[in-house]
Amino acid sequence: MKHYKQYINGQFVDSKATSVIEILNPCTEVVISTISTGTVEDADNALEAAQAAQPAWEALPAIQRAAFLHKMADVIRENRVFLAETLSKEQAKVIGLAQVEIDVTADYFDYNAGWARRIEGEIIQSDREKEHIYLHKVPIGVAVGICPWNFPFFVMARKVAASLITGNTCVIKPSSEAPNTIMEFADFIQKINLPAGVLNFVCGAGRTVGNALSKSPITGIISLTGSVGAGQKVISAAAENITKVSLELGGKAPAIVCADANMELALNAIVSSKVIFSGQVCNCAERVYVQDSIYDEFVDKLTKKMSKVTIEDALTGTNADMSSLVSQSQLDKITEMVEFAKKEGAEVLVGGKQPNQFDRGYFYEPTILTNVSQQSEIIQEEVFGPVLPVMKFGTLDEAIALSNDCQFGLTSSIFSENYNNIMHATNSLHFGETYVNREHFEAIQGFHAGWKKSGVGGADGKHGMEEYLHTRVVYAKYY
Ligand SMILES: NC(=O)C1=CN([C@@H]2O[C@H](COP(=O)(O)OP(=O)(O)OC[C@H]3O[C@@H](n4cnc5c(N)ncnc54)[C@H](OP(=O)(O)O)[C@@H]3O)[C@@H](O)[C@H]2O)C=CC1
Ligand SMILES: O=C(O)[C@@H](O)[C@@H]1OC[C@H](O)[C@H]1O
Repeated sequence: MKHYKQYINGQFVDSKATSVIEILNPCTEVVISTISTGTVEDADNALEAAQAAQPAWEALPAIQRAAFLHKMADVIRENRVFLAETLSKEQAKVIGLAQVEIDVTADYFDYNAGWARRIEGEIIQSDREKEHIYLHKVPIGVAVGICPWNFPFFVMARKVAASLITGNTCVIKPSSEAPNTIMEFADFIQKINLPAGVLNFVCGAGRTVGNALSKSPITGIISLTGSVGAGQKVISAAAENITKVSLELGGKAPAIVCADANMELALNAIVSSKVIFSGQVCNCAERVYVQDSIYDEFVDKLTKKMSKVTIEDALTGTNADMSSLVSQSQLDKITEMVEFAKKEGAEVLVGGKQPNQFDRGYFYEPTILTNVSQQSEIIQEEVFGPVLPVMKFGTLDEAIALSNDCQFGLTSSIFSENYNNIMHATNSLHFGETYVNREHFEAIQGFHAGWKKSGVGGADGKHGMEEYLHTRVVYAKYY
């Protein structure tokens, strides 16, 4: 069984921690690898390596930094199948989706390399004679990236690519649930001669290693993708040094289906936005509001489609729609939420239990719930699993109000063929992203940003890259 060492200052090194974390294949519950629980010393060593490497890395012309990002994309593509299989095994992502994640990650490095000649400052007219006001975009210094388990490889790239192209150096902490694919990548990048210390990978528990990375005065920005709880802990750790944070946290995406919607399109988009990676995606549809005149027909068709969703072993299956949840704790959480909803009066139209064809693993059937209320837990709290509560609404304003009645503000969607409905909704929904007549999934050139408890700042596109830059203003007087 493989044990992944820490990757610090261009070398794999043992942690002084004596205990390890076992990584399971969720479909088989078999231990497939181990990582160190990590220590504060590991975190400090990685940060010191990144700090030492940063000035020379910043001094490199951006186009030379971009060349390293292209090399990262190349090594990913050279090992795309192995990486996809590694990803599928460590988190039960169906192999087809795992391959998409690997391939999109390679594209992400190439895309961000494209900023090399487009990191732009400004020269502003002064009110004074013989003076120029320069706005320079400069790197922050050392960036820390703390990753989730659900799209670990892509989310790692979201942090690494933007950090490195802008002249920062980086320390990544993978999730303790899914570190393997990231650590295999660390092995591959040894071959691209990246200067030591520019990119470091430190495994270990978030409450120790993640906390040490977040509270260190060396850290210039912390980019966390994960739960609201972890985000709150990172903010309090960052408070010590007023360190910049960029947080991608939980979501509770509403999908609004108007009477004039293309029903087949809405049904397919919502089902795919629910079963992708077994619903363990922050932008997934987490609740559906259907206009009352089409409610019965829509719910009937939605139930039929969800009952046809296929569930198999992520790696050996015939690329089914979904597979096991990532862990026993996720399975327990989702089971508890559905049982509690049933106690509150919810009706289970399909699913609501573990499938009986598996004797191991953390599988849960795709589930539709009705007869739920707006204040119920299943409507207000993130499930992060294949469970979809459905409610009806009268007017579009009512649907918008129901959608906005939420502590989260990450993604949302509306399905309508009426331009005015669409414009009214997209101007009134309080979410960082709104999808119109399509599935819930963002683009790498967009801006994945959470409002409210869904986060601070964002990732992707020009603005995601700029998260890793300071603006330095120079008032240049001359005579
Ligand atoms: N907005 C988005 O794009 C995404 C949001 N999420 C949200 O994350 C949750 C599930 O993902 P999950 O990985 O379990 O989230 P967690 O919050 O449990 O973990 C996310 C990362 O934070 C680390 N961490 C935990 N506690 C701390 C701490 N005190 N200080 C620093 N780092 C810490 C974890 O380390 P360790 O694993 O070792 O504990 C992990 O690497 C869901 O709520 C989901 O909505 C997930 C993915 C994307
Ligand atoms: O991590 C998440 O859940 C989301 O950010 C997810 O990760 C990769 C996809 O692009 C996003 O939907």
